[in-house]
Amino acid sequence: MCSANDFVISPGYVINKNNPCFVIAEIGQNHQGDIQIAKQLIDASKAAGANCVKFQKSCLTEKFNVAALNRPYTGQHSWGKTYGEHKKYLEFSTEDFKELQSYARNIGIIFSASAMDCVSVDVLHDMDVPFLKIGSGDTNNFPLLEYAATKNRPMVISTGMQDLETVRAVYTLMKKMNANFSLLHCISSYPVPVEQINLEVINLYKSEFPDIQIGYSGHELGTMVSVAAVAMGARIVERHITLDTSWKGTDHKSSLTPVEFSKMVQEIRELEKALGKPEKKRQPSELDCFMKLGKTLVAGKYLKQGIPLQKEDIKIKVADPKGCPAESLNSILGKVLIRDVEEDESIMEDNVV
Ligand SMILES: CC(=O)N[C@H](C=O)[C@@H](O)[C@H](O)[C@H](O)COP(=O)(O)O
Ligand SMILES: C=C(OP(=O)(O)O)C(=O)O
Repeated sequence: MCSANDFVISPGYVINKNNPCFVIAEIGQNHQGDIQIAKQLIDASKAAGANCVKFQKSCLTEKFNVAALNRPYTGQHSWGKTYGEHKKYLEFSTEDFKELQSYARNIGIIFSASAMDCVSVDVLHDMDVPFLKIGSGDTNNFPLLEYAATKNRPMVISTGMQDLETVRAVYTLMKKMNANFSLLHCISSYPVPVEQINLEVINLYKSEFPDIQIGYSGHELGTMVSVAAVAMGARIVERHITLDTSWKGTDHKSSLTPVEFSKMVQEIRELEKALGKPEKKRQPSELDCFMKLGKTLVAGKYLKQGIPLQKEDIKIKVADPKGCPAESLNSILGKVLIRDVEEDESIMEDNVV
């Protein structure tokens, strides 16, 4: 069933509070510039239970100015002497992207990418990706958001590095331009120190933006926080996936291995069952314990029939047979027994009138 707040991220995938959380395996640039590794990561994401694989698409001269491309980038995670060389090494061509898209289609997993400039929006739109991801670096890039919105595709927008005022402006813009979108809480550090995650932002977003679906794009170590994000109401979870957390590259360390990713998905699915519904009643599985240890009203002394019952007449014990439940104490006061009851004997419901 669809409701006004549903986010249709891909045909047949409706995100709302009743449906399973949508899990995105962010391959990003963890493929090391190697299409075979990218395919292995797609396989691993599918096997781990992700709903979707995601890459990053840039047109380098659109995304960076010349000085940024010429910036020396000599650290341990660099694939070139300058940032431009490094990024070029990691950037797949449109043909590569199409090959990966068809690979993902063949194994049955949704494929998409973040568009990091307007040229890349066009590339991904032409490839007919089911949704456009806007990474945190572009969340305050309003012309890009507006341009992406004109494509009328679902949009998933991360909010790392931004303040609430900017996120509110994004929400207002998107409501006007393309209301089928979701905002993800995100902190853009690799890995994020736990004390800076502020999962409470999910609650903040839920109250600020009550008519859209909220998600979480995590860069912390381990799976616990991302699973907890689901408990707080995140309906999309995105995590980086890697074949080896020790590989060269900025994101590997804060990525999940296929084993960890699979564990996270299982934990999310288990959690979803555990979250259940806001309904408080004795559960079928509690019956054994209730029969063994549930408390009953018993006679605190020999009680004669026909005399109004008082609090002092009654004790509460685990008793056989099981009689009036303990919580019925106040409701039987002033009523009478239709037969005498021995001290320590259970008070049975059909003996009280
Ligand atoms: C904000 C943003 O785009 N973040 C992305 C998504 O999380 C990252 O994957 C970056 O592309 C990555 O960390 C950049 O690393 P380097 O600078 O070594 O290529
Ligand atoms: C930067 C990206 O994501 P996030 O901001 O969610 O980490 C991205 O998807 O390219």
